[in-house]
Amino acid sequence: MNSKIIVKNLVKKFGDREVLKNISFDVKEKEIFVLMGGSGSGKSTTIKHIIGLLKPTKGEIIIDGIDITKLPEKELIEFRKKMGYLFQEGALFDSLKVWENVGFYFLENTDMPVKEIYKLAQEKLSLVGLKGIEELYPSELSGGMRKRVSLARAISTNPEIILYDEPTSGLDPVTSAMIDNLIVNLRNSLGVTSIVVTHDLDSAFGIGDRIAMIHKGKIYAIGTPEEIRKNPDPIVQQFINRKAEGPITEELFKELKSEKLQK
Ligand SMILES: Nc1ncnc2c1ncn2[C@@H]1O[C@H](COP(=O)(O)OP(=O)(O)OP(=O)(O)O)[C@@H](O)[C@H]1O
Repeated sequence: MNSKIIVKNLVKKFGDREVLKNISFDVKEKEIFVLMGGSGSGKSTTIKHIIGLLKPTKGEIIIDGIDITKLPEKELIEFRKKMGYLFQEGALFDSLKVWENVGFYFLENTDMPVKEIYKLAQEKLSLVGLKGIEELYPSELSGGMRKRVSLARAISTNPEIILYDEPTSGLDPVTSAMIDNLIVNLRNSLGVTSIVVTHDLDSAFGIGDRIAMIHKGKIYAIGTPEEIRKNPDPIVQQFINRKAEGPITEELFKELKSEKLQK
């Protein structure tokens, strides 16, 4: 199958700190690719490069054969239409009604008649299982509904790629399962290519065609859920088995100790 997204030798430094250390992976067309790892491992930073919100210190991000890191800002904005991004916090505008949030791109950037934007918003909302809430405000919705409204907005431009940043964080298990189903349905019905950033293990193993495990800015393993389960790397094993003891915690303690000594 063709690669839709290729991340090649991606390095990102913030000041002197190297946060991404030579990351490489590819995502096939229509694949659900999960990026899994602990807090601060570099997951969000990686997907922010893929959507062009961050520029790499080194490396390439090739989408449909085009290295987006080399695109001038104007072309990048145009290119971004291919992509939907579900922000970690949902990032809905509280002062706008649900339909205005979903149709935001069209209200802001096009001359499309408002009636049509409303219809489009209704259509997208029904795709995520929400009908009749067009006139409500985000504050009137539950966390799970807000996530689904954000998802409706992310698919409003019919993107070929959707990047999900922690789509199930803060949601109860049933609502999380519903969001997982939606991610799979969007792939099945619209042929979307997806990258899902998560530390929700059930979700990662439930929906991922392949999973990449990232730790301290490096990829430790990439494979099918079955391959990841069998991966002998102690860091991978500690993470997927939720063990309190192991190399991840040992490193953490070492870092804390050296920080204390420096003070
Ligand atoms: N704009 C920035 N400036 C400086 N450091 C940053 C910036 N963005 C991220 N970092 C650092 O880069 C590291 C990776 O952050 P990132 O948000 O990618 O982690 P993550 O794996 O998504 O974590 P989480 O699961 O907690 O969201 C962290 O140590 C973070 O402090």
